[in-house]
Amino acid sequence: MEFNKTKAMHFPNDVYIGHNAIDSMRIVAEKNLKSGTILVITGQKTYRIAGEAVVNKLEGLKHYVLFSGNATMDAIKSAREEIADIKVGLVIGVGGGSKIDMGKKIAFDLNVPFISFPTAPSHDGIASPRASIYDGKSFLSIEAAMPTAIVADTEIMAKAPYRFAAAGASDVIANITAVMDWKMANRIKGEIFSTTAAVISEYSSRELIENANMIQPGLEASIWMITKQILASGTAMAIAGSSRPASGSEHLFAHALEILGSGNAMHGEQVAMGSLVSMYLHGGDWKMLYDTYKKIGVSTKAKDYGIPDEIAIKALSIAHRLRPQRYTILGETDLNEEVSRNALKLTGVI
Ligand SMILES: NC(=O)C1=CN([C@@H]2O[C@H](COP(=O)(O)OP(=O)(O)OC[C@H]3O[C@@H](n4cnc5c(N)ncnc54)[C@H](OP(=O)(O)O)[C@@H]3O)[C@@H](O)[C@H]2O)C=CC1
Ligand SMILES: O=C(CO)COP(=O)(O)O
Ligand SMILES: [Zn+2]
Repeated sequence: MEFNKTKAMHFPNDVYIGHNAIDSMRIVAEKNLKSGTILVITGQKTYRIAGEAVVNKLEGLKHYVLFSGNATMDAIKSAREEIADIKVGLVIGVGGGSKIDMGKKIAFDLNVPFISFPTAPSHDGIASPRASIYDGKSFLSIEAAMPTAIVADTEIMAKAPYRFAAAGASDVIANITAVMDWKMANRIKGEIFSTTAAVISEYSSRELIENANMIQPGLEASIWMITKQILASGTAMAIAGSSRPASGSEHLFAHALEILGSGNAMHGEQVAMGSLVSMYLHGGDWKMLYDTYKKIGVSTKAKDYGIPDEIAIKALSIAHRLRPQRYTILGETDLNEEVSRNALKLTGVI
């Protein structure tokens, strides 16, 4: 720990979570808008699911709705061009992880507050100060605005297909291998480590593992439980000032699958598969993780997502290349193909 340096940590001021949390939208927007226009970033589907209702709450306040796709550098560039003549005073991201990442990055660049309004508990970027942005080659974890407020309406989120909730739970459960990687990087590479961030991250994972039986379709209580741990995971990232506590080798595998453009797995599902292999490579209890994913109904079989075995093997072999500066159990050179195949076979991913 360096005591002669200032470290900045940013946390949300207001968190509204629960049934009808959307009713707090107006008051939160008014509190955070000092001047200018409210920029609402949403997607075509998520506008219908919640964006329109959020906009209705802003009646009388100047606002502009921007429709966006995946979170990429190109999408950020065109969004900035679209809003070039608008004096934005507040950004609200309404949607899944991609819309929230777009919103928090644009708010950061414009130096205005950001409100996170998730339509599903499908990822733990809901409350984090980092954005995962694709730059045409890789997925960068870049600095972004920590949401100044989070409005998580569990009634709206509970209407998302159950798959979204199971994926979000998996994204948090996988923190367990991310922390194992971080501890290893601290031991081997001397990487800066925060015990507080690691403990919170592990806690959020353990809570969901221990209560996996209660994560079921059709239960708003499950959405509550997952969202609470998503908030905890975001807090760990805020303390660390990076996604390190929640993104290790399991995420590198997920990002490699994205790069190879294979299959239809959601982010959290890709991460679940990755965490089994990471846990196996660490010599940990991967069977416990396997049973947990089974309980919550997440398949960890690549074939179920249309991912061919050979692509999964390649993804694992090259995953370390995605973030060379982030040392993990995958090491610094391509994983031998046979090692990759065995690890994926043994854990049932292929
Ligand atoms: N910054 C961080 O710390 C983190 C960032 N992420 C990022 O988040 C993204 C993954 O997020 P994820 O939410 O899985 O995927 P997306 O945001 O890509 O959304 C996937 C699809 O689901 C739709 N959708 C969203 N909500 C609902 C709903 N309630 N009902 C039906 N459909 C819905 C979206 O609609 P529409 O077309 O309207 O958007 C979109 O078509 C990745 O880009 C990942 O990198 C993940 C974890 C952490
Ligand atoms: O997905 C994340 C945490 O769940 C963070 O993503 P990165 O791997 O892009 O940092
Ligand atoms: Zn993730």
